[in-house]
Amino acid sequence: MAATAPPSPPSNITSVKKLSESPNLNSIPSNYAYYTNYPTETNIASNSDDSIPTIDLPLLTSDNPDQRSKAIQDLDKACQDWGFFMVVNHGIPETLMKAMLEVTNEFFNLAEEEKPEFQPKNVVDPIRYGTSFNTEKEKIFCWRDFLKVFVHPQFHCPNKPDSLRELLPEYCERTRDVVRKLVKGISESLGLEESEMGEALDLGSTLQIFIANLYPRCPNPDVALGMPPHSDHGLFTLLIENGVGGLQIQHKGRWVNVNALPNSILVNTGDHLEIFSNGKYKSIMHRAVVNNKKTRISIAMANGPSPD
Ligand SMILES: O=C(O)CCC(=O)C(=O)O
Ligand SMILES: [Fe+2]
Repeated sequence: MAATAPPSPPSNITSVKKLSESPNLNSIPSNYAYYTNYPTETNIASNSDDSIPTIDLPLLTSDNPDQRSKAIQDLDKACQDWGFFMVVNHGIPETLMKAMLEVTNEFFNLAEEEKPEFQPKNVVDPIRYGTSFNTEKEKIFCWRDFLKVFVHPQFHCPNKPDSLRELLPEYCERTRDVVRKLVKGISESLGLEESEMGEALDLGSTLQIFIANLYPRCPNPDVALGMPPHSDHGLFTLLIENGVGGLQIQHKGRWVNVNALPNSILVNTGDHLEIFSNGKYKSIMHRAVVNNKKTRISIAMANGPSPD
């Protein structure tokens, strides 16, 4: 029997969520086929959770000099060898992390008519809801909807859902606190005083961006992609997800699946850290793959130097 041709591309894409909910969607439209030649399994390392470094955050600022120096060495090694690590004992309540993921889901679940007001009028709008990356320019789209909000030095937030306005300020504050501690550790691992790096980059006015990603169930996860390989701006991106994996990081020429330890925060190094460290800590390449079983939600907090 001849294979059925993929559905033709929709003319105006508004959201992949809406597309994924269309009745009888058995295969993706052709303009979501990112890979014609999907990377073979040999390019994907099996789950290597135990080798992905873990950083125990309070040890970076421990009063015990041996403990602290060992923790700083571990951070240095994690940034050099992987550009990626999981942070544990980070101080962000599990209830807050869960609530953030739930409220993000609520945002994406707003009625389609309620969301266009958050579509940007221009590229510097502080609140930007959209799909893929830039549908005006792209020929192949990513299986992803997003909400990006500039949350520091000036705080912005969509006016709905209400609970997002209530929770987001605390989540931003607490993630900045984690970054401050990581930066202190990096400052020392680069041979500087603990406070030097934060001062040089004016982290009191850090540019922080909240990025919520929605990757609905996808009928053809083997050819679609949630987010193409990229590196992030900024120093560190802090990521949490709803228990559904999809993040892959580039390590020694292969893609490694990341499954977060319960209640941990996933951290990757960004472009500004590579620049600040004169290339010692490379900005790591990563991507998001999709699946046909469960919707995935991730929240990435990008933390950079002051915009000035
Ligand atoms: O969803 C993910 O796992 C990756 C998200 C990401 O890389 C980003 O928002 O920059
Ligand atoms: Fe990223």
